[in-house]
Amino acid sequence: MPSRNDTVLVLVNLGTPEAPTPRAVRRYLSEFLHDRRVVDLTRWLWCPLLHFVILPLRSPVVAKKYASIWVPGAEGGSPLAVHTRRLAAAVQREMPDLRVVDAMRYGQPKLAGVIDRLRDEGVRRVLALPLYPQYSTSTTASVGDVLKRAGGVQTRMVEDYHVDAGWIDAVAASILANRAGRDGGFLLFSFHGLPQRFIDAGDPYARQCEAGARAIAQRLGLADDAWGLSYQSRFGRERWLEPSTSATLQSLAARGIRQVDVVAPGFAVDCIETLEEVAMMLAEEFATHGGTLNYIPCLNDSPAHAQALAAIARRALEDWR
Ligand SMILES: C=CC1=C(C)c2cc3[nH]c(cc4nc(cc5[nH]c(cc1n2)c(C)c5CCC(=O)O)C(CCC(=O)O)=C4C)c(C)c3C=C
Ligand SMILES: [Fe+2]
Ligand SMILES: [Fe+2]
Repeated sequence: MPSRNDTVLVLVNLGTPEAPTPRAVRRYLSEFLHDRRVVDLTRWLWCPLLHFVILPLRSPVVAKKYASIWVPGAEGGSPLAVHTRRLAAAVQREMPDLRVVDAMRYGQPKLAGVIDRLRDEGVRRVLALPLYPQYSTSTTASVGDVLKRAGGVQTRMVEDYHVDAGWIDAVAASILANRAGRDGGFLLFSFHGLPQRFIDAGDPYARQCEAGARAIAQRLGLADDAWGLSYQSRFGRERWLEPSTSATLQSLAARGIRQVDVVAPGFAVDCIETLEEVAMMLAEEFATHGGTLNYIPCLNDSPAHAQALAAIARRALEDWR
């Protein structure tokens, strides 16, 4: 194992606004939605639409959503930032011989700046572990872009861990614990969506979501008709991966299925897309159809999650020797 100061493990998440205000949300969305990995339209077409329509209209609406889930207190903030920080601390406890830090692709603490600081401190090697179990060009490859631009330091990245045995066990155990003592309802795996165009261009994301969900369902011994998979968080008008989580919940209600447990294993930690969209909005929507939606939280900073990620990082470091 390399020395503690020689190599650093960086857990990288997407990023999130600094405050639940229209101004801060606008700054965050602007950086995020200018990434060519996320929106690949030509600039002269996309920039006017983004600056004059999407950012002014979306920022105040989304700021209210962030306000509804904001974690209060001195150590508080956006759930994605709070949980990512705590998760890095939990992984650090599992790996006392290695320094572990957190970083964000957009916003703060910005990955590019974190790498600059580490290099200035004399760190030679950075192992990035993007907190995306499934690989997508829109997320993982964008982290890779930042690593490729980093000078004066060697970098490596864990590409995905969608069927990693330790991670599958951790997700399955958290589902079991959440359903303990009650009849588990239908189990719906809800993943963040992606434009179908990305999949057509070869993005392995949907294939990895399907393989991971199947592996977790098998680990739980679920019959094929006791679980399903859907995609949430659609953005824009083009065709996204289907079926949508909202439409799936409606069709479950129409089939008389009233109790649904929703788990979102594409999200390492809870964030606006799980807490506001699933646990609040989709749960309300499902209730209007007479159903009860039980949201199963992400692994967040649980010991099982930290142990699974530490094992993944250890293996990547072994390969790097
Ligand atoms: C988990 C994997 C993710 C993929 C794949 C992904 C693709 C993707 N997302 C957008 C647009 C938005 N996503 C937003 C929030 C958001 N997205 C992810 C993860 C993935 N995105 C996370 C973890 C979050 C939560 C951030 C937080 O602060 O909690 C948002 C911002 C919220 C909003 O305005 O609704 C947008 C916009 C696109 C276009 C895309 C693929 C091309
Ligand atoms: Fe622009
Ligand atoms: Fe997203």
